[in-house]
Amino acid sequence: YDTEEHTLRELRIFLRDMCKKLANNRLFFMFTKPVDTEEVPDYTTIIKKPMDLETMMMKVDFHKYECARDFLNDIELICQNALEYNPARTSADKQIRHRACSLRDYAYTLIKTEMDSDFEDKCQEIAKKR
Ligand SMILES: CC(=O)c1csc(NC(=O)C2C[NH2+]C2)n1
Repeated sequence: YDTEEHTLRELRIFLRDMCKKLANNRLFFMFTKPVDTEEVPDYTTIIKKPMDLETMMMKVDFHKYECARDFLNDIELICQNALEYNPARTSADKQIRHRACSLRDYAYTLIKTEMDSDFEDKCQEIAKKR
């Protein structure tokens, strides 16, 4: 019955759908799983807070997100990490930077257009009290 739990459950359902839509877009495949430190040994020496869409899906299931803003903060982290790790003028680095910015803009737009703004306000109110 607890309406706060109903609200947070609805948020988790919405955020799982967001994760799925982002992870299913082939443009974002390099952001779908943690960077393999075997293949890319210097990654964790440069990037202190790795993040990826599979980890975000697990965080949804572990009730780590109390509002969409917390979810977008992790999307922002994925994007910033990619910009930091791929600064070069090479086409490979430019392509990854472009896709990181596309991921960020697509996630913000999806949430802005598909999420009721006072639903997010309600989630943030609940988060404040906890
Ligand atoms: C997730 C992420 O940002 C990532 C995975 S591999 C990679 N970059 C490269 O493999 C090289 C292209 N210049 C370095 N960036």
